[in-house]
Amino acid sequence: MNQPAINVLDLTKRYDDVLANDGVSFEIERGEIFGYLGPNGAGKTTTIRMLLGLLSPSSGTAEVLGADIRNRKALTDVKSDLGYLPDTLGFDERLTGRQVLDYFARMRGDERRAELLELFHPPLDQAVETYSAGNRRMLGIVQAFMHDPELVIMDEPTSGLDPLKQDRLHHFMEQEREAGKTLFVSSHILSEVQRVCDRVGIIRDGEIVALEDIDALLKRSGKEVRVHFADPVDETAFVTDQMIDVDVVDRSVHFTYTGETQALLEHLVQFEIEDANVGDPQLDTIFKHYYTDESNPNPP
Ligand SMILES: Nc1ncnc2c1ncn2[C@@H]1O[C@H](COP(=O)(O)OP(=O)(O)OP(=O)(O)O)[C@@H](O)[C@H]1O
Repeated sequence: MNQPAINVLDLTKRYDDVLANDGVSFEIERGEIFGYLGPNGAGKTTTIRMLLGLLSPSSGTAEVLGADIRNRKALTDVKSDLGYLPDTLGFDERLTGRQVLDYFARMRGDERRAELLELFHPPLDQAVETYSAGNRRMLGIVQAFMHDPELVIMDEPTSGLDPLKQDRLHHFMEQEREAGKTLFVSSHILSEVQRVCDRVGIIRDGEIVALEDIDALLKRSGKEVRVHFADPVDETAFVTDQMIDVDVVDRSVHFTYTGETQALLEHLVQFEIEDANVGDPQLDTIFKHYYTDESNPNPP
């Protein structure tokens, strides 16, 4: 069973004059956590809805656990191995949490219900219409995982959860990966992606603009440097072509260094420096470059 969990092949969706997905292609291996990122309106939900068979592609296709998404019967056959945590949780509001879970259990099974309810505990005997956002999300998580699927598609999985529950979910996701499960995670929260994802795909204006290992992305993206000078900064003498996103405040300079670390250190020793910090950039610094429109040199 070495076929990828998801194989997206030139997937395209057009809504009148909007090309929401434009030749999107990527593979997700079994046992990995794949982060799907992009600014609002980039096309993430469109891809997810096509993968689940909720929306037909205009052209191209994808295979989910080996099932062609254009083949309704094949997709129905793999549904018991597939979990879905949508960003908007549209349960029947009049049912209690327990009735909602019973409903999904009849369709797909619930062998992990008790285990999940130990970790995530929505008030099962209350009607869903009385639930807080966090309780709704917890019910969604139990629903998505309780039939022990091979692959779970999660859209903004931690939205509405308090920090403790977010941490619990991240830990749970890491354990699922260790157990060989595959997670496809659409998220805006970069610290979440940095913590749990092995690889990311970045979509912008319907097109994939990056597809990479998180570690490789961090390595390739230079060093984040903060330097505190003894005297006011002489910017023209200090700043070189290898420094991008340079921000000078008083006697401090913050920048991303794209050259060799050795060359940076040789450059720094020429100045009267009180303190310097050289580290890996945060993903948000990197993603800013992918998210913002390159044709606009001064994005808001
Ligand atoms: N039913 C629809 N009819 C027309 N246009 C649509 C429809 N659904 C989505 N779009 C458009 O397709 C593009 C992609 O939307 P999509 O919802 O996939 O983006 P997204 O990346 O999920 O955004 P967000 O992060 O805001 O949820 C947007 O320009 C959106 O306005």
